[in-house]
Amino acid sequence: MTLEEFGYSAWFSEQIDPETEADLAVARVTAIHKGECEVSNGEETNAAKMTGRMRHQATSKLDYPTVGDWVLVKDFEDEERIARITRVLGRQSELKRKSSGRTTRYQLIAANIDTAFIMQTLGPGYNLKRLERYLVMVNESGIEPVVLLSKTDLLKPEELAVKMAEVEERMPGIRVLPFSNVDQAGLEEVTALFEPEKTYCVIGTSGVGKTTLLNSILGEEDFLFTLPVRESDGKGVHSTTWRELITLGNGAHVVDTPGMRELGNLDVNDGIEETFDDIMALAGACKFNDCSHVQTKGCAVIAAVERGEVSEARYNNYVRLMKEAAFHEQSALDKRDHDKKLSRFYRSVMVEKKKNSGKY
Ligand SMILES: Nc1nc2c(ncn2[C@@H]2O[C@H](COP(=O)(O)OP(=O)(O)OP(=O)(O)O)[C@@H](O)[C@H]2O)c(=O)[nH]1
Ligand SMILES: [Zn+2]
Repeated sequence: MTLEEFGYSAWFSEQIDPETEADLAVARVTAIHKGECEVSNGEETNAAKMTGRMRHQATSKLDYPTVGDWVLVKDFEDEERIARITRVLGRQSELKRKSSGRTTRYQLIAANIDTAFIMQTLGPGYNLKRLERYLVMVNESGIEPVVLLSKTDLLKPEELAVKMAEVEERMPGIRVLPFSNVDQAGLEEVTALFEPEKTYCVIGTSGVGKTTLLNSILGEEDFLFTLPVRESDGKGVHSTTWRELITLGNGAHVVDTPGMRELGNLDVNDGIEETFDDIMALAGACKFNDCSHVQTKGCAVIAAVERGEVSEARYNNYVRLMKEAAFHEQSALDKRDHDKKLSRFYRSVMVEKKKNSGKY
């Protein structure tokens, strides 16, 4: 795959200084593990680290390389040294999440995504407000949003028409496509939206059908791992590489990182805070900053329930939803932990192979 097929364009190459940077390799960040990056030029993949200089010059984590970034790399081909990233080229888009907490900080999820598919189920869990929040986030990122309404098979045609009209009215000018992974209605239209050389992400709450869609587009291929086989004899040297930037069979690229997945789950929390804004306002007066509002000690929320200012039913509802959200968050973290272990394992396999065979 050429750099262009990987999404590289004049927009990026024009940023390179021909005097001082011409000898550096251009590569794209395909994964990040514990601050170490995996970078690829479309043909070859290597581990890379930021130079100390770059780390010092960074004013925030937003300056660090992220998945999807185009970077300039020293010693990309040098087998003796770990490749070093000297600079992140200016981004066409940055997908960021506002981290919750008192002060607004941003967490960078991915860079240089062309189009974000925001997926929302039409079945149980359908939530227009949440869809709007995702849309705001994507718009703020400089990424083109497309709304995918999944699980149309759960609706009667007239119900679908009502929901489509509702969504289109709330989101004028945004492309909205209904589809089903089950009866495959609209699936061809959705698949056709993934164009070669472009980079995509799929955002949505857990369970809306993201994995099912990606797998059906990928067909037989295992979409988390790629297993290049040595061409000369067609066997051996399985350099197994952990990818968070996946290239589909048709040449389109998809960012699928733990951070991207978490966008769906953590969002459950934001929704709760919005729904229970009265309780959130009271929480500021709790004695402890990390008060979970289930123990009486210094809790302003419980005090308000006792005074009858917040109904007991509403309070119980809040606690129940918080517990569910905590459960979702925990399973997302567990999954990430699992992913990390796997990635460590595959990295060690890769390093072994590299030692044994020189090039792969
Ligand atoms: N009825 C119906 N069910 C679907 C459809 N697509 C997926 N499902 C089911 O919904 C469940 C969740 O699907 P996933 O693809 O794992 O959802 P996801 O968005 O990837 O969820 P996470 O991996 O948790 O982020 C599975 O049981 C699927 O079989 C659909 O079009 N219609
Ligand atoms: Zn409290």
